[in-house]
Amino acid sequence: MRDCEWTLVVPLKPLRAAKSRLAGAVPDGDRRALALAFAEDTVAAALAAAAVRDVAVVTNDPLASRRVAALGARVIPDLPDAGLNAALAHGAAALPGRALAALNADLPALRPTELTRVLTEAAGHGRAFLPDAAGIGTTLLAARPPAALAPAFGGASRRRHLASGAVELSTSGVESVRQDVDTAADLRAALELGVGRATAERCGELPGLADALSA
Ligand SMILES: Nc1nc2c(ncn2[C@@H]2O[C@H](COP(=O)(O)OP(=O)(O)OP(=O)(O)O)[C@@H](O)[C@H]2O)c(=O)[nH]1
Ligand SMILES: C=C(OP(=O)(O)O)C(=O)O
Repeated sequence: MRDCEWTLVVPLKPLRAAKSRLAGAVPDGDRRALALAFAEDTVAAALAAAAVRDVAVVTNDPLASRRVAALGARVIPDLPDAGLNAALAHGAAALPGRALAALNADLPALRPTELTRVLTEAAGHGRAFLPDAAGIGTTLLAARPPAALAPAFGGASRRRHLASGAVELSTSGVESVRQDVDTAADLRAALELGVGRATAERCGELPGLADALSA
């Protein structure tokens, strides 16, 4: 397979409910704005990756739908309240016959070259995944036909994806694809790696953020 044929499926919760683990560090309105900025930076970097043909965002959030569509992503309306794995399965069902990679929307430091490296390695396997920076969860799960995506995200998904037979991809040199942001400490780590424009701008507009992150 050529290295430019992946379709990414990016799940995104309604912003009002997203990134709840940041609630202690930032007020609700800012948390929603940050969740949107993370998604915009994730989608923009994914669309810029040489290995990516297109990006589909599975979401019911109206503002996020407009913003990611403006970047060039396709939007697949989510099932109501079905949860993350059901959203991914729903997205995958709308994209039959393609090499698919589920990618979390909370990767604000994502670098296109690192994503391409991960997807190029994934092209050598039927089904493969990348563990998150903490080594507990998963940030990317890839499957090429005839393999189904069979997503098992949430919590300790690294163990579940491994047990399901997916191959664990190399973790070296692809930190930006692994650095999801759930907590204030994760956001600090992402800022150290270097975040995309939307997240950098948003963080710059939040006067209390630096204090919250150093607390
Ligand atoms: N479409 C859709 N996406 C989801 C759903 N639940 C989680 N996601 C997305 O899945 C990815 C990983 O989820 P989490 O890291 O748990 O993000 P989150 O749910 O916003 O964070 P917390 O509220 O702190 O649990 C993120 O891109 C979420 O937006 C869901 O029910 N539907
Ligand atoms: C979605 C996942 O986890 P978290 O909610 O910790 O980001 C995962 O890593 O599968």
